[in-house]
Amino acid sequence: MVELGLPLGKPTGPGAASPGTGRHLHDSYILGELLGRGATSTVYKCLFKGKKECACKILRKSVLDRRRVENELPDLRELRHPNLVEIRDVFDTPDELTLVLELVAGGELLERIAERGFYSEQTAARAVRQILGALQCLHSRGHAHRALRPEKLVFASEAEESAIKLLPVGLGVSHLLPTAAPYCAPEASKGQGAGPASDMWSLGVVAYILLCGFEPFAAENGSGSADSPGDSPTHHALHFPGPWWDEVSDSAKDLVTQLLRTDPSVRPTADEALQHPWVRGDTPRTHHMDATVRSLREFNARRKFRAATQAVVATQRLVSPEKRMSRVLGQVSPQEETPPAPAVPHVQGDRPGRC
Ligand SMILES: Nc1ncnc2c1ncn2[C@@H]1O[C@H](COP(=O)(O)OP(=O)(O)OP(=O)(O)O)[C@@H](O)[C@H]1O
Repeated sequence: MVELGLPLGKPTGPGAASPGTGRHLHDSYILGELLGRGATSTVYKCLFKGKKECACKILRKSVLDRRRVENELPDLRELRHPNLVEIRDVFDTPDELTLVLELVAGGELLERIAERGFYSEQTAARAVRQILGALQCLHSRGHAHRALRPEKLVFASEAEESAIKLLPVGLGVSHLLPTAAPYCAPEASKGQGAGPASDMWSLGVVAYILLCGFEPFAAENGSGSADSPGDSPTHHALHFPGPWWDEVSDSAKDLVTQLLRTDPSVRPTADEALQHPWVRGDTPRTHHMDATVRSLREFNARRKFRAATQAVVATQRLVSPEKRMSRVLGQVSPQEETPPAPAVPHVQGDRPGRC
């Protein structure tokens, strides 16, 4: 483990782990390797009291939604659900907010599917059921995730039967972030606010991808992709193009159609969607979806290329001038700079857990 010596101080603000205790991050945690960079954060592996592995997500305050941090973070810290990544501790400094998270080490959902030998609607339905379990927990406590997309869906571990986990809700000011256009509900992209129904739209997009290997509304031949906010569709005519959708059950198409309704007031809630026969496991087809797996491989490759490009930009924004200079002078080790490749084991599903 490498101690990076980040300037984290006394927890002071709302949501801080133990206000007034004077605890410092470095009193209990040792920071280790870089796990990844996101739109608002840098995430490192860390060790709690030299033993328990966690993830340490350091967010820049300049892009945080202050109201959301103050109003929601204290409650989000208390949430415990088998399909939600736990927020275990919070440290607050003038410039940064640090969330100590449960460490997930099983790789992304779509990566694992693309690598496995056999993939059917049943597997997709189990994944959707677990995501719905996490959303039901959040929504029942009055929260919306607002950033549901494939990158947020990960496996807890490399174990075959590992649960799917949803990474924590976005705490950033949305207009400052590179919006994930294809996942953003119509009402949210119009600036009318994102609530639980917007998460259901995002889930509809994820479910569509799980079934055919490409995004809805992007292109009808499976090769296109709405990559940037400027590509966000202004109207949403849902199509199920062949040959990708020819073998998909009507029940799966029915769920996707309901989730991708333009009017948020008529989309199913998480509770309602959990009762859908396809989600319950009554109607998913059982045959291997070879064309979908092949499309997913291409989809993942495009995403990785996009993420790599965005990471370069994010690195330039996040790294301090001193460190930038160190890098120019060759004083920052590649280990500190390069996130490890994601693991790619196998998919298993389970029932939605309890909040
Ligand atoms: N709990 C965790 N365990 C392991 N790796 C993690 C964890 N949380 C995040 N990561 C890694 O860090 C990357 C960035 O995380 P995340 O997507 O949460 O950041 P972000 O885009 O800044 O988030 P936000 O939606 O809050 O703006 C992830 O893609 C993942 O590789």
